This record gives sequence, structure tokens and C-alpha cells, in this order.
Amino acid sequence: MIAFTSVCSSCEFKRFNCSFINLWTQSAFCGCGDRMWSSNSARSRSRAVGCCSNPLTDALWRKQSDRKGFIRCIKMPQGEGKMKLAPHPKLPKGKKIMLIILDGWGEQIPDEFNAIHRAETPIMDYLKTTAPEKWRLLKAHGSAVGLPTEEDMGNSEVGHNALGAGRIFKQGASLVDSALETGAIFEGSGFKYLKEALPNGTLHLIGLLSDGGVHSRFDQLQLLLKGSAKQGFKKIRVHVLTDGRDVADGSSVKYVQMLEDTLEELRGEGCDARIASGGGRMKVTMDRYENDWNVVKNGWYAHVLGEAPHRFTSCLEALKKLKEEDPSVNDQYYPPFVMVDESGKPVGPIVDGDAVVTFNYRADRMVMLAKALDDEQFDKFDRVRCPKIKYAGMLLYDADLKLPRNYLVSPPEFTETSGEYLVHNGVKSWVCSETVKFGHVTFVWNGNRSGQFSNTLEKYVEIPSDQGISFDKQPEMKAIAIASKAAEALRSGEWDQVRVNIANGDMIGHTGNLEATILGCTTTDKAIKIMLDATEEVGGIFVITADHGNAEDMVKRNAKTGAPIKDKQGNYQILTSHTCAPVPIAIGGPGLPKGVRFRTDLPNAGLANVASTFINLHGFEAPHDYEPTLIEVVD
Ligand SMILES: O=C(O)[C@@H](CO)OP(=O)(O)O
Ligand SMILES: [Mn+2]
Ligand SMILES: [Mn+2]
Repeated sequence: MIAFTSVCSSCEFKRFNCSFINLWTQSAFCGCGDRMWSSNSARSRSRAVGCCSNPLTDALWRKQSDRKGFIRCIKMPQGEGKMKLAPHPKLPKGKKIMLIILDGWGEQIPDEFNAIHRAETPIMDYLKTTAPEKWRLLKAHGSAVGLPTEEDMGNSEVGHNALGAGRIFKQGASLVDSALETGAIFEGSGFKYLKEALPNGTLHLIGLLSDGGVHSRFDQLQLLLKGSAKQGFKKIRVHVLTDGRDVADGSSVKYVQMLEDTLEELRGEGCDARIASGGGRMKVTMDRYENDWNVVKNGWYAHVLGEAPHRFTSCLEALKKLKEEDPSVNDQYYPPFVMVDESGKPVGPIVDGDAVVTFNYRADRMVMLAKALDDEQFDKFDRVRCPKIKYAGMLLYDADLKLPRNYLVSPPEFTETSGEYLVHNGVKSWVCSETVKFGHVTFVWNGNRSGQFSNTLEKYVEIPSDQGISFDKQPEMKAIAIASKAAEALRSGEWDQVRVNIANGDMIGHTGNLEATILGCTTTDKAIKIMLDATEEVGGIFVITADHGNAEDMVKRNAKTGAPIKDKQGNYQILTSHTCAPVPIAIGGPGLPKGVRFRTDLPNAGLANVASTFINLHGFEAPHDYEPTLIEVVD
């Protein structure tokens, strides 16, 4: 039997659910007459049937189905009851579940560059080797998480979106690609708003300069630049944040050179286009979850006010000189700098009448600057001067806060995520991480939605991250504190789901410090033990998985052979980025009903299959439109 769920685009009947015993039905219509679903099966025998809460078409539907005898229609409850889930036929309700997300923890060749393999991880090793039917791998990159290509590594945003939403949505990167390809980006209300700054306003583009594909992509910036010039902007200033986190450290020089080439081309066509300011992404502008407003303040001073401790006439010169002055500086941590002309005047501060675009599509590290640019009441630091500008984000970064008010591309619309279902079915969740990942396991998990679904059935706890240091200096991070609190929450008996994100593998993996990452992974395993002990004590179930790879591979490899690559000096090239590796998922605990094991018919399952799995373990059938559950119950 195959189940289809669809949404009528023209009438209010949002949910529609039919189970077809076979695929002979050609199409189904909602009560308003609009087609909701159709199958182009060559074997189609019957004509369309109506199906919906509309009594007329419902009657027609019943007549048809009675006559044909092979169609069954389940009407989904509307309004209040629409998110009620059916009880699982075999799995009981009321189990306590410890759901652990390891950030940046993939499965890779167990060699010397695999920090997880090198770490002491007795618990994770035990789970992998002792119960093969309760341990498997999941896809966490590319199309499995809504990214444009299979070469796109996973990341926290797309990973947690898929985990929490139980479905695969086209992500920002793909949506921006389409909008640029069709030119729709220049026709939308966001770009029209920017054009109000014409004819005299300068267009400023602020964002991450690389082709990491996590927050932004160089080719998209290039198309935006060229398109904007065509649309009439005669003066453009780019404010660049160097990467070294999603791409190799030191590659900033390459991307700045590529940008300079594009800008020169534009100048040749009569557009005064230049780089105006910059800095490393971890020092300038791209903080997240309000961990350190000073980072955004650095950006405000450099991009908007045209003030920074370092001033150069060219960006390439800035990168070179700053590194010569302090060799410990890297792409992620370049201090803020501004470009000045021969007379020492900044070439591109943002002033009244200008237009501004933040060209990152990913929200978490751009939303703080967006607030500073868009919110008149902003009070996180003294902005000194607040130019009257036309500002648009590449995407809407926070739909609930409506931030920014103008944007170039509409973001993916996540609806009915697992957190919302749990609340509607009385399942109580306690959720925790430290600051740097707190938004991942709450906001992003809930489909980029601010706040909680319920104040009584949910509790979100944030443990402050260490501030102002690179995480390799404190590789334990807050893992043990999170685990201890999670254990306490599970033992309290008050919560059905205790959900945490443990950040170490990812945050330390990004520093490129292999020894520190090994320590971080060892600590992660200790934290897991604390949480599994509590699960054991309360007779609960655990689900452990990860959002994408990172710590399992710390070296650049030859794409074909997989052999580690050395640079000209003979040193191994460190990999600071995420990877395309699959991630493990393990289930177990004394509360796991006998006979539960992973199905073997879903070899390509990915992160989006996890939500159905834990919803089942809470004792409910998963929503019909979710990706299938990973588990089966054998007698
Ligand atoms: O730090 C970040 O912003 C990204 C990498 O760019 O990592 P993650 O997706 O794990 O948050
Ligand atoms: Mn992550
Ligand atoms: Mn990361």
C-alpha cells in the first residue's frame, strides 16, 4: 500500500491523505476542484476521483471507491486535531528517550587523520561493534539534505533541518541558484527595493568570500555583482569575510584575486566596483547566537563606518601584510581592515541613500548583522552612525522576527516539524546545547523557527560557551556540563525526550588542530557515557546520531585515490571543513522494545529518516509525509 499526502494550493484544506492499494488511480482532486496529486502511470485505468472534506466530492469519492473496490480514503482531522498522530501498532507510548546529536562526527577511513578513530571512544566503539542491527550509517550531505549537488558537504543548518523536519527541503543554496539562473532574483520585490537607491546610491555587498557552499558561494556573488551592474548600479562596494573554515586556510588569497578579476571586468564596463573592507569570519561580523557582539561590532565599524585598526590600499596587500605582521593570523581570524585611497580616505563606508545586501543565504551567522542594519531599536552596541539605507538579505533569515524586512529570495518553508508534532501529542521535550550550537538543536531543528511550540511541554536550556578563545584551547568545551544536565533531566522523570547537541567534534575540527580534536572526541565519548548511564537507570531508550562529518577527517585528500595531500613544504594539508562522509546512528537502551532493529531495505536513508524513527519510539506512527522510519519490529 502506498500513501500520498498533498496540499491543495487553492483551498484551505491543507492536509489530504489517501492510501492506494495500487497505482491505478490517475489523479486526485481536492474539493475546490484543483488537482492535488497525479500519477502518470502508463497503467492508469481509472479516472480522477475527488477527495476532501467537501461533502460533495467526498460522496463522489466514496461512490468511486466502492465501485472500484480498491481505494480507501482517510480524512485527516483539520484544525486543532490535525497534528494528532495515530498510536504505533507495536511500540508503546511513554518511553524516555535520550536523543544525542554529535556535531561534526562522521564515519571515515580509520587512519591517523581520523580524530574520532584516534580518540578514546569506548562507548561509540561498543555500540558499533556489538549490535550491528542497531547501528548503521546515514547520508548527511548533498541531495539527502536538500543541497544542490552530491559534492556539497553537509552542514549544521541543513543537517538539523532534516533531522527535525523529517523531510528533505530544497535549501537556501539551491533556491538562490534557481533565482539567479532564471533571473527571478532581479525581478522580485527585494531587488526592486534596492533599486530605490538608484541612480546615485552605492550598492554594498557583504558576505563570506569562498565557494564552501555552507553560507555562500563565490559564483553566486559573481552573478549578483554582474546582474546588479546591469540593473543600473554604477558604484558597487564589496565587504569580504575571509573563510578558511569551509575551504582551506590560505585560500582567501585565491578568492580575493578571483573577486578582483570580476571587479576589474565590471570597471571595464563602466561600473566603479571595488573591495571596501574585510576581515576573518570568526573575528568580523559572522558571530552567531549572540555569542559575542564584539565580532559584529568589528564588522559594523569596518563595513559601515569605514573604520578599522588596519588600513590598506588593496585587499590582497591586507592579507599579505597582516600575515607577515602576525604569522599566527589565519583566514578565519584576520582582524578587521578597510581599504583606503591614496589620500587615506576609506573607499566605501556605507552612507545615507546606499543599498546593502548581505549575500550569505545561511541565516545563523548573518542575522546579528541583519539586526544591526535593519532594527531601529538596536541596542547591542553603539552604532555611532546609522545610515538610511535600502537593505535586503539574500534570504529571509528569521521568519518569525521578519528579519530582514526585505530579502532577495524566499527561504525554504518548513512546516509541521517533529517538535511541533511532539507537542501536539503530549510528548515533553527538554533540549540543551552550549551557545555555539544552541540554535541548531532548537531554532534550526524546528525549521528555522524562533521560540518554543509550548512553554509547558518544552524546555530549552542554553549553557554558555567559552568566549573569545579558539576552541582548541579548551577542547572539553561544555560537553560534560551538557551531559550532566541532560542526565539530570532524564532522571527527573519529567521529560519524555531529552535532546542535546554535543559540539566538540565540529567546533574543534574547524580549528584544524588534530590533537585538540582528538581530545574533544574523547570528551564527547565520556559525555555520551554520562547520558547512557542515566538512560540505563530510567529504563529508557537512546538514539545517537550526528549532523554531518568533520572530525573524522582532518586532511585534504586526493579525490580519486583518497591519499593525504602534502603542500610544497612537505606538510600535510589540514582540512578544517566538514566532509561528505556518512554519519552513524545507534539505538539501544533497556527501554528499547524487543524485536526493534534497523530495516535493511533503506540503504540510502539519510538524516531526514531520523524523525519518523524517534516518533515511532515515542509510541506513534510517523506523519505520512515524513521520510520512512529506519526501524522495524520483528516478533
Ligand atoms: O561554523 C559554521 O558556521 C559552519 C561552517 O561554516 O559549521 P556548522 O554548519 O557546523 O555550524
Ligand atoms: Mn554541525
Ligand atoms: Mn561546523
